[in-house]
Amino acid sequence: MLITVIPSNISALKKIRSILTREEKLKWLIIVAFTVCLSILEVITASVIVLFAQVLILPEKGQYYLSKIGLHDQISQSQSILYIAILCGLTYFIKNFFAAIDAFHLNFSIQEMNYNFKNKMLHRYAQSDYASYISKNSMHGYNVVSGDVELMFNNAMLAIATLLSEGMISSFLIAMVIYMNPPLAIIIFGFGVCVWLSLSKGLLPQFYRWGKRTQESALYSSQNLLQFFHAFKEIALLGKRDSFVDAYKFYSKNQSKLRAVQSTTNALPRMIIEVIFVGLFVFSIVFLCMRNENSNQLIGVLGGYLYAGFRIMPGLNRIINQLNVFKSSIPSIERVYSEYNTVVSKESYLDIKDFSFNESISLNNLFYSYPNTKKNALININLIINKGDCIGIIGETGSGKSTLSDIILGFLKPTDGIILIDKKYPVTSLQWHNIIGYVPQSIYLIDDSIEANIAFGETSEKINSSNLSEAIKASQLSKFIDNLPNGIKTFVGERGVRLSGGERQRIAIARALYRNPEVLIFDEATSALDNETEAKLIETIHNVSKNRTVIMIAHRLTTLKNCDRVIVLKSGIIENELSYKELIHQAVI
Ligand SMILES: Nc1ncnc2c1ncn2[C@@H]1O[C@H](COP(=O)(O)OP(=O)(O)OP(=O)(O)O)[C@@H](O)[C@H]1O
Repeated sequence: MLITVIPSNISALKKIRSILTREEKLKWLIIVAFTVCLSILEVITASVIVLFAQVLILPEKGQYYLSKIGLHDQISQSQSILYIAILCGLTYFIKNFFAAIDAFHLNFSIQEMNYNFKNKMLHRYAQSDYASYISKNSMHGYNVVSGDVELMFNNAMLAIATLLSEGMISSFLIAMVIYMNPPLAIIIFGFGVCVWLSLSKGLLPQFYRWGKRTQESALYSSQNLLQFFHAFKEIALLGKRDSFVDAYKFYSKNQSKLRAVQSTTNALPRMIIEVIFVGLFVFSIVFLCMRNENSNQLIGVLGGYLYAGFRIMPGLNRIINQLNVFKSSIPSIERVYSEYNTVVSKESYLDIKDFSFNESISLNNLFYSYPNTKKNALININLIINKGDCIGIIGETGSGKSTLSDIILGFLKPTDGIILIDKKYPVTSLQWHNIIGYVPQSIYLIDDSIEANIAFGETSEKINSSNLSEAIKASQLSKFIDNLPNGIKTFVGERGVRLSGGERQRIAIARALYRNPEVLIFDEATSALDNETEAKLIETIHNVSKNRTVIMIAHRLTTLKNCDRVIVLKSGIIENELSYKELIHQAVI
């Protein structure tokens, strides 16, 4: 049975195999070994039960079997029944004891593999380059880690283990039935195979399609839900609540309908098998009676059939169910496989032990175009930023300012040209990141305290309190924090909803300063501040900028008043490079 279906799933199995490490494969082999042992025990138990049924009908058979181990002369017929009953109970106990150990081992191992793989996958995302990160919807990665990996281990891998064990047990029981009465068994199983083939050809491919559609609906419904909660204000203001709710309704209804269909269809094979089994049992009695078989032999064969049937029936049901489960998990296996192989194949960031920044950041003949776009976002950039310089970058919207800062940060790799630190170190090194303090255009605040948001990513025990208070002072947050009842421990709400735009930006600046970085990059970091606060902050930035290299991207000219030089970008090209005074003069003219 298994053989007719597994070839179509071989490629999914190969994919799982190719993304598991040696240790994971070994763990999996141990699971398989446990499963095989349990199946052998099941087979032994089944044989003992059939033997017991025969001995109950013909006790002399019991004496015959016991004589094989030299006990015939000393025991009566009733004793032989007793011994075989004890043997039967003992085998059942051992089998179920081992089954309990196997259940523990199987579930713990699968969960451990699941947990390790999720971490491995997240590690890959963490190492992936920024360009591939911005090319995908964040829900995609979220669904792979939290949904697909879960399905691959909890559904698909458990299904394989169950299929192996049930396949072995059912094969043995079928062989036993064949041995007991070959012609009858051949008719019964010939019929069974026909039913099976029609199920596997019709139902299983359908399960794959349902799995794929459920996966898509799950992605769209969670994406929609997240967007709804994140953009609640805009949605409410634009009066688009209903359209978001309707879109969610559509996808979640689809998802629920598919799940309902899958669960119902999962229950169908059991009903079909039960009907077939009872029909075949009646047919067997008719068949054996018509052949005028001896009544004792008839009872013996039917007893064996009944046991085999009652064991095979749920077994077959489990096989079909698990095949359905496996089929519907294939889209998840395919996505995990493709993400695992495409997200990253090597560490994106270099570990340069002797790294130091002493001279300059140099950009030579540098071009950049975003993946899948024809237009260059940066064109032939030639720029040298000396250590200790304060450089301003100004330009109209879309001129390439953020792209340039992402290139300097080492997040985007130039499509042509080169960027080096001290003419030798690449910007894709971990050590370069360690000396940068970056304030992005839009900051992401975690739903935690102000302290946790400033010392971002650091556990409370590891927070450096003097760096923290310096950063708070420098970013003009002291007065604001002192007026809060819980001070620095005040929670900011999801993405900082309990703060004003200016307070959020000052937290972003404090976060950048907390690490006491050698290089500071501000990407329109003061755009949400009022003129007075900005002026104060600019002075503070100027003070903290001493002995630091500063790159300041701004829309407002005044933001750049302390810069040594200002680069004017236009449509990705450096149009001009002048001092702040020259820039003001030009603006006035
Ligand atoms: N992820 C992306 N994929 C494709 N094109 C992009 C992407 N990000 C930016 N661009 C394009 O690259 C160009 C430069 O964008 P960039 O964000 O660097 O401009 P900017 O000067 O920082 O603009 P702003 O002042 O509005 O922030 C723009 O034409 C923009 O549309």
